[in-house]
Amino acid sequence: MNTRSPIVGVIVVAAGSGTRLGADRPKAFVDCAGRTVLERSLDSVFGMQREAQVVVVAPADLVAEAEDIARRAAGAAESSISVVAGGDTRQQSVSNGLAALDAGIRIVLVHDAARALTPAAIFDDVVTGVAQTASGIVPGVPVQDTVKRVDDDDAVVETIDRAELRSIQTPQGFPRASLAAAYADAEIEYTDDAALFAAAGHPVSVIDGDALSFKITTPWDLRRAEGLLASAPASIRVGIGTDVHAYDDESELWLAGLAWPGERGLSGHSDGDPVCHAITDALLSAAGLGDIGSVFGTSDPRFAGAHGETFLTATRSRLADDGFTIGNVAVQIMGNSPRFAPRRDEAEVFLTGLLGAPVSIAATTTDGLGFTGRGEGVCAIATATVSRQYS
Ligand SMILES: Nc1ccn([C@@H]2O[C@H](COP(=O)(O)OP(=O)(O)OP(=O)(O)O)[C@@H](O)[C@H]2O)c(=O)n1
Ligand SMILES: C[C@](O)(CO)[C@H](O)COP(=O)(O)O
Repeated sequence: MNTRSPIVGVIVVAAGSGTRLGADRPKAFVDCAGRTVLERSLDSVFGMQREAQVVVVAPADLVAEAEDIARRAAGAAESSISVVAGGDTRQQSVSNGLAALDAGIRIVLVHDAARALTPAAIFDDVVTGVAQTASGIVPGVPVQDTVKRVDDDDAVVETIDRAELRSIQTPQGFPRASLAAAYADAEIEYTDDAALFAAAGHPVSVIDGDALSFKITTPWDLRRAEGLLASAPASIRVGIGTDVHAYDDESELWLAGLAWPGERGLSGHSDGDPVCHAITDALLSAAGLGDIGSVFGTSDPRFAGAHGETFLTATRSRLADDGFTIGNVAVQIMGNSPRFAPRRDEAEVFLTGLLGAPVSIAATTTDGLGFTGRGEGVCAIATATVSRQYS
């Protein structure tokens, strides 16, 4: 386990009202193809190669909702994320985010939640740029249209050489100490963090941005984002899970979600069903959502004696909350008893119904070898695929 604290902090500003979008709630909390704009932005942040402390800045009355979204997006990285209330301007919101960074943070990225489809690689590129140059680094893309300067009456004054122009995006990255000092000294409002940083006398360079990093500002932008998400290929992920339970003559046997009267039982805090537990682990692992212990606990009294069905139903809905669809599940059982083949179809139909996706189960003995061969218990290994449209 990596126990070092991160040196990169990412502030995701999501406290704006989204006036130009004109939705019935602040922009970051608006639905974008089944998930909020904020959650989609955080998916990119958590797609970074480097570990980072993440601070979300939300409208004061939506901090609790932002915390739920942040926890879902963070998954296993939950401890690295926090939410603070924003201010009346973007600059004030960034300032509130800066105040929440841990002492060890050396490089700060500031990102608009509104740039919900920004590829994760851009975050890493910006961090690398700051680390190598100790200056401000901002992603930008060439300006596509001819640009003209006009006077108060809209008469054209000049055509500007667009070759020297860039449309600037986020995340914008900076050495933490210089950015914090620049913020503390700022006396006027700037439209972006790089302008504030440059006004304090620091150099800023532009690196290649990405067309996907466009800012969702108007209803048309939201439709564009939803169209892109709908047409993107679904990404498929594979997960694996293993579980073992020891035989216990005092317990009833529950295996693959079925009761097996008259067969030797398996011990466990819940019903000791290694098939359902291995499937739960495989599904959570495929979705990057932890494992049965981290999600349900290993000794929670609510799950004492609980049947596998409880875990599988809750896991399916946890995955659905995160936009995942289950593709299929395959399980291998290893053990001397019970003889599984006579009830294979029954078990597969039951579990397929619970998960809404095909479940296939194979069973084998281990020819007298190992703990299963010695008749000490039953082992199940499961694999699962899940898919999610874009991230
Ligand atoms: N007081 C504010 C204003 C803006 N932002 C954030 O800054 C980013 C860029 O701002 P913009 O797109 O202009 O968002 P809004 O201010 O919400 O939009 P509008 O100007 O249309 O009201 C957004 O992610 C927005 O949530 C913020 O955190 N706090
Ligand atoms: C920071 C920014 O996204 C850079 O392009 C932009 O300046 C903020 O958006 P706004 O519409 O200017 O508030």
